[in-house]
Amino acid sequence: MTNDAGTSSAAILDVEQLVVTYGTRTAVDGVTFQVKRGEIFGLLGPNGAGKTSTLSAIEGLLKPHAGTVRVDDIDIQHDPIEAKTHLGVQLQASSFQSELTIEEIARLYAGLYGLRITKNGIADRIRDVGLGDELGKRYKSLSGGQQQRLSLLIAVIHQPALLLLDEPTSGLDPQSRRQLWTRIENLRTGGGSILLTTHSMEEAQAVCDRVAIIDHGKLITVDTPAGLIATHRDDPRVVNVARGEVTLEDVFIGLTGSEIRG
Ligand SMILES: Nc1ncnc2c1ncn2[C@@H]1O[C@H](COP(=O)(O)OP(=O)(O)OP(=O)(O)O)[C@@H](O)[C@H]1O
Repeated sequence: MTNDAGTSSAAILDVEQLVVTYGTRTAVDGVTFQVKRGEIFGLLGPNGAGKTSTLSAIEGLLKPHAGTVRVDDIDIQHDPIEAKTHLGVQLQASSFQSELTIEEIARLYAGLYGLRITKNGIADRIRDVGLGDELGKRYKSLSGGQQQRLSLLIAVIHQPALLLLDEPTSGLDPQSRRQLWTRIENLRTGGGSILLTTHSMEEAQAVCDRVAIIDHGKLITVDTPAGLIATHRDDPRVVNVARGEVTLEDVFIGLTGSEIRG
C-alpha cells in the first residue's frame, strides 16, 4: 500500500493515542506505538494490562473511545473492510464448525476471501502446517495443538501483511510451541509482520525484534529486548528481582511490580 506521496510507510501498523473504555473503566489509556514492516513485535503486560483490548481495537472488533489505528496506511475506522484484508487474525475454536473436516474448513475460508486455490494447493498448505495426515479429520476430533495449527493456517490463508496473535503459545506443549515460533519466524522471512501478545518473557526475548510493555492501560516502554535489558539492568527495581544475569523477565517484573493482578 502506498501513501499520498506514492511511497510505502515504514510502519505496517500505526497506533496513535488509543483509548479503549468499557463503561467507566479505561482499559487502554492513550497507547501509541508502531510495528515496522517485517518485524515480530511483542505486546507484553500483566493480566488485565490492556493487551487484548488493544488487539481488539486494531482488529476493528471494538470502537476505540479515542485515537487512531492505521493498518498498512489504512484507517481501520474509516475503511474497515479494506483494512481487514491486510490483517490476519487467529480465530477462537468456537468459530469453526465442528462437523467440517480440515480440508472443508480451509476451502471454506479460501472461498470467503475470494481466493482461487486448487484442491492440491489447499492440501499443500495443510501439509505445510503439519496436518497432511489429518485432511479428512473433523474439527471436533482434532487435538488442541492441531486446532491451533489450523487456526494459524486460516489466519494467513490470504497472505495478510500483518498477523495478530493473542497468546498464540498458551496451552501448547514445548514441541508445538517451538514449531509455532518457527512458523512465525518463517512468516516474517516471507515478508510478513507479526504483532503478538505473550506471557512468556523467555519466548519474547528469543523471538521478538521489539517489545512494548504495557501496564494499567499505559505503555511503559518500547525497545528491542536487548535494548530494554541494557537500559534497565541497573534500575534498583530490576536488580532487586534478578537472580543472575538480567533477563527480559527481570525487567518486566521490575517495571510492572511483583504483585499478582486480577
Ligand atoms: N468486555 C469487557 N467489559 C468490561 N471490562 C473489560 C472487558 N474486557 C476487558 N475488560 C477489562 O479491561 C482491562 C483490560 O483487559 P484486557 O483483557 O485487555 O487485558 P489483558 O492485558 O489482555 O489481560 P490478560 O493477560 O489477563 O488476558 C481489565 O481490567 C479487564 O477486566
